[in-house]
Amino acid sequence: MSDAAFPFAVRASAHETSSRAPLFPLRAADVRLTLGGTAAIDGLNLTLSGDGITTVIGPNGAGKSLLLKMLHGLIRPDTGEVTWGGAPAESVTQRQALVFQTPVLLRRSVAANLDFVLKNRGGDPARRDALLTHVGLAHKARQPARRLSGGEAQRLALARALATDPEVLFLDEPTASLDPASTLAIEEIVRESRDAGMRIVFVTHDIGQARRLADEVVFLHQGRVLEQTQADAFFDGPATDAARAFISGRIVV
Ligand SMILES: Nc1ncnc2c1ncn2[C@@H]1O[C@H](COP(=O)(O)OP(=O)(O)OP(=O)(O)O)[C@@H](O)[C@H]1O
Repeated sequence: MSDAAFPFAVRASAHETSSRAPLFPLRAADVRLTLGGTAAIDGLNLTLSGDGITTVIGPNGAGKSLLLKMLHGLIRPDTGEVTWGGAPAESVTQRQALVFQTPVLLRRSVAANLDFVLKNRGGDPARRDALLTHVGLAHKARQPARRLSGGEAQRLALARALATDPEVLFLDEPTASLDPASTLAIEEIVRESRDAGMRIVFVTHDIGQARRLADEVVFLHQGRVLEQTQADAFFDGPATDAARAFISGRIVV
């Protein structure tokens, strides 16, 4: 988005040598979640290490959003556990951020949306302008957030997440309703964040997007992880029929 230096300090948790507890490995162990009498997440196991962009892909209803919310600590599994470097997910929520498909914004100005987060998290208020420039919204700073377009609103939601200096950023189909230019703008910010050391977990059902972004792919199907592999290997030769069908655009149920 901008040529300005990355406007926040990523703490690079995976390799951190400070006294903060390590976040990785991030583990979901035999996690189950039943909703409306159906097992939405069904004995899921996943271990994430501390680098790069993982895209979580899979057909509608596979459990991608629920998995993300469980990793983030927003929902607790019925059984099994999610741990971050051995600690419960709820204990590290301040060190990670989640961006939803529909932007969550305050009914205030664009700038005030960031001021609020920076103030709450003890961030430097002077970073607001750098963040707005970073996401290409400096010229909209005084405008009410509710008048932003969908793509602009999502960039502001992303800036709000970045303002918390997350070590890990979860994104749940953040470009699902955006046009191609807005989608690519978001993807560029995500890549820049990864390059600055932030760990990214990105849910998408857009195979093209997964190809553009992923270092690693987690393929989810019917509430379970069917494949977890390096992106090139996954797209060159998926190991399961369900993943092959999904990549080729055939309907997977
Ligand atoms: N609050 C809920 N109550 C009942 N069932 C739910 C609830 N939330 C999710 N589910 C069900 O759990 C399953 C997984 O949902 P989830 O939203 O995680 O899927 P997803 O892989 O993100 O799908 P999509 O690509 O369509 O967004 C779906 O069958 C969904 O209907």
